[in-house]
Amino acid sequence: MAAHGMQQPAPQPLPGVAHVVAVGSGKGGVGKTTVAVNLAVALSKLGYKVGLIDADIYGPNVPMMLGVTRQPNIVGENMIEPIVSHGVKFISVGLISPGDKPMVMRGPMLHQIIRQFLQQVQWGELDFLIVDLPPGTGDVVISLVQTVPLTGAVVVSTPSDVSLQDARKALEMFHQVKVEVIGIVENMSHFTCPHCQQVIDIFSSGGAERTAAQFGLEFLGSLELDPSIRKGGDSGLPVSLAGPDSEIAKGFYEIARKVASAAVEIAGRTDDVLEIT
Ligand SMILES: Nc1ncnc2c1ncn2[C@@H]1O[C@H](COP(=O)(O)OP(=O)(O)OP(=O)(O)O)[C@@H](O)[C@H]1O
Repeated sequence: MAAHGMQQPAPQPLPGVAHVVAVGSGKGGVGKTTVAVNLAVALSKLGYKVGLIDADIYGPNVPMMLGVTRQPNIVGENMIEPIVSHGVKFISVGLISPGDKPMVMRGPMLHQIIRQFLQQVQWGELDFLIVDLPPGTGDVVISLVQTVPLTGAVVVSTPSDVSLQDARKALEMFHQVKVEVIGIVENMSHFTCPHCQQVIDIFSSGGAERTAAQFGLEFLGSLELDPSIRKGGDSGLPVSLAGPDSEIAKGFYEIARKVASAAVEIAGRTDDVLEIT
């Protein structure tokens, strides 16, 4: 851009949207979308107004996990009406290009889609707009931070060393694009054998908490590997629907509460900075 003498416009807050929070991971398949969806539903159940952007354009699973796959309506000239499911407004490439064909895209088109999802969807008033990022480091995050200011990011990892190695790269990426990391979630932390009640650390355990401590970040909590979490995702009925008192969902509510209070704290700090300048 600079080489062409073009100035990138400064990121603009979305009118009516208080906090944009990204959910990322280094690796794929660690449960990033599961966390994003359950976090969104939990925040909604806690009384917040919540939106969710499925920015995982190569594997848009949010429609399946929220149980709605119909195409969104276009209103007025070119505004998209988000789909509402379980109290969460959402948008996904999966709604626009359904089926099993992958979207093949070049960088500029990807950037356009992210901008469109932010600016041309009728989000209305939101306390939280959660963005489910594609795994890895890269283009989508750059498009995101060029378009809107982010309150922060949540990083999801399993406790395995391989997943943690990639999670550290995600932390580095957020640092490079100056997005504050709200904290780290350990997913698939352990498995309780339904027959013998023995706890098995399939992907090891405690690694994400140690990584959080190493980087001076908040540990947002650990989630069990549990078939009902997978079933909830596959059936479009995320376990968070069971409410904060449910044993299976309480981890997600703990994460939701921590994210909500961190967002307020971060925004308070940023406002102070803005007043000084
Ligand atoms: N704690 C868990 N217990 C049981 N199953 C889980 C858990 N977390 C995620 N899963 C399941 O693992 C699979 C992968 O999860 P998910 O799609 O959320 O990962 P992801 O990190 O978003 O993947 P990608 O970004 O590569 O698409 C899904 O089938 C999901 O239901």
